Amino acid sequence: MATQIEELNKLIWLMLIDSYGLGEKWESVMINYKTLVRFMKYMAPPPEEYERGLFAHTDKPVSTIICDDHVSGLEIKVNDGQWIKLSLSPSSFCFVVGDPLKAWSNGRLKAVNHRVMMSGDKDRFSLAAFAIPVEGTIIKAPEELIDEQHPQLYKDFNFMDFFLFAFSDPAKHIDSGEQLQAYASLSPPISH
Ligand SMILES: O=C(O)CCC(=O)C(=O)O
Ligand SMILES: [Fe+2]
Repeated sequence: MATQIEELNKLIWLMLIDSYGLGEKWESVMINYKTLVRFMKYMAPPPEEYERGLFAHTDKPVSTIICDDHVSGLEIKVNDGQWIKLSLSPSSFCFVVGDPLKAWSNGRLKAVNHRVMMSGDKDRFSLAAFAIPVEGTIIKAPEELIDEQHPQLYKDFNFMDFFLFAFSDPAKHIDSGEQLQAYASLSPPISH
């Protein structure tokens, strides 16, 4: 299954790369990564309660593919600040853009804030496949994604340095969705 999820992830990345007109140079802009798979079990809450299963966050890996066992619970925060529950169909996979992919896209892709909230009487099982870049990977937006209209928003950074920052003590005081900004934002943005 891990191989199939890796294939799905690669396909989605290639579609993204292609959608930005970079299909011909996909090999040079593609991030080399390994897949880390994590299974999770969220216990059903006490009767009638609506309980947090996983705190709100944006993902720190480049991207994540999530599937669950049909007990919904995954929620995303939309632009007006409301939380929307995703009801994934039995055969669907959810692709989540992580902070590094947002930086790679020079802000075009949004790293959605998400959380897990539990209700009802069933435990929830989910599987998350995280794309973790190989050691030494520098996250940088392709030059084609930077111009006068789209100045460079983030400095180039080593993935692992950002990852360690996000789980460091100082970063605990920064809202998860603001950590990329705190770590890598260029102000003012640089147009090339
Ligand atoms: O279990 C889920 O549905 C979400 C998991 C998740 O967001 C994470 O592990 O980063
Ligand atoms: Fe997540």
